[in-house]
Amino acid sequence: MADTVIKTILKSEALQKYILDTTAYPREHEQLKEIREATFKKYGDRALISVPPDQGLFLSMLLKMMNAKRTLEIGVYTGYSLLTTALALPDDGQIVAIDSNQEAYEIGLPFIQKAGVVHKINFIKLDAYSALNEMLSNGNNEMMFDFVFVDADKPNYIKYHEKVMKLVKIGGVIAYDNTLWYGSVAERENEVPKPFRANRKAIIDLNNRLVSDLRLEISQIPIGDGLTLCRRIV
Ligand SMILES: C[S@@+](CC[C@H](N)C(=O)[O-])C[C@H]1O[C@@H](n2cnc3c(N)ncnc32)[C@H](O)[C@@H]1O
Repeated sequence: MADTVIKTILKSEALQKYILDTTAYPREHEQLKEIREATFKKYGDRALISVPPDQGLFLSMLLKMMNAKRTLEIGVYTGYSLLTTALALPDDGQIVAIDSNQEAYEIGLPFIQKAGVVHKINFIKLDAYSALNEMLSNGNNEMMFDFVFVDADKPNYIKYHEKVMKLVKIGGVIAYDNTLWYGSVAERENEVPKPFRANRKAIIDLNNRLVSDLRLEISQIPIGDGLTLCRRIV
């Protein structure tokens, strides 16, 4: 693994480009493209932490197949996955979107407004763990969500897990993003650049935790940086 920014789990950049050029970019919603461009303009290479367009199309189709109406998103950034979700939900759909960084959300907000879906979003500027505790302190939120997308601070995914298990409906899906962590989960620790090691360890622990959680059906999808779908069965 080179000591540089690693952008994809696919080992061929040409294949990644092929997927984006042939299926993802041609079908990307205009305002999603605008969010992607505005994110690059503001954050440069940090834009690559957003969900990529091919994963966006996958999430959109999944939400529609599930007839999802209420979703929770932890980790909004400039709103690529949030706008993807908002476009996929019906007009009376509702999204609770949590991020401690409002500045990034405001970069994407004009495009979410332009797409005509801002009425579906309740943005909460708060640390995710506090926000989840607050939601659970009001018993009305239990089993409230059809779909939960977790894309925030990797070392805390395990902490979020029991909380979101209470918030998702039986039959609903929790999707954890970055569960292959640039492919580093399959490499020895000393082969991985130091800045990636803490999250690599956290993701390995999470993957072990999820596979042993018999309340869930799980599937590891090698898209984007790895996406684990967990369907609550009890
Ligand atoms: C990878 S980005 C999310 C990307 C986003 N899903 C997208 O498609 O553009 C991670 C986000 O999680 C947020 N975050 C990290 N730790 C957090 C925490 N403890 N509480 C709330 N938000 C957090 C960061 O501010 C950042 O915006």
